[in-house]
Amino acid sequence: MILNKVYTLVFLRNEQQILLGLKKRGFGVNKWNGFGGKVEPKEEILDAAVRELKEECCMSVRKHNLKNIGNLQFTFEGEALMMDVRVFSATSFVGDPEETEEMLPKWFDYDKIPFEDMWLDDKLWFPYLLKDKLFYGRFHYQGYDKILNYTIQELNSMERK
Ligand SMILES: Nc1[nH]c(=O)nc2c1ncn2[C@H]1C[C@H](O)[C@@H](COP(=O)(O)OP(=O)(O)OP(=O)(O)O)O1
Repeated sequence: MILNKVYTLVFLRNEQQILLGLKKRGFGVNKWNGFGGKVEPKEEILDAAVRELKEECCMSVRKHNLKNIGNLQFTFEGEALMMDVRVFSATSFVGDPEETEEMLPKWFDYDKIPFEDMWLDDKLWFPYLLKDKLFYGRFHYQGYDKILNYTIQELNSMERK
């Protein structure tokens, strides 16, 4: 049986740039990524997204300004876990990004996204994000540095059937 765990992943954007954070510890350490983490038991996904963004880079966003733009599912060879990552984007937010014990935030121009220091899958689905397309991706990893197989598709809507 596969254990499904839900995570959030939030990207703040403006016309020229996207905010990424360098993970300072734990899962994905030393990689640039959006902000997010595990949804706690009984917590709503949007509440978790708001909470993690605040905890990790001190930025505030209102739930209704978070747009669910993608769903990524990760499995790992030999492990009975599926990471079910709900991806959000926001263009309305408040605050100045601050370094925390978990993340070092930095704005990146859209043509300078540091894919070589990000999860391998990111360069496969970022084109959808950057073109404001909705997407679903499934990636099966061996360890954390090799993708054995994947599928990715554009969606018309994020509604779950
Ligand atoms: N292959 C991958 N590509 C990607 O772009 N983001 C990924 C990814 N695998 C996981 N993520 C994201 C999902 C989530 O935002 C984050 C992982 O969350 P964490 O493990 O840091 O959760 P928590 O902050 O709840 O952890 P702790 O509080 O340290 O237990 O990384």
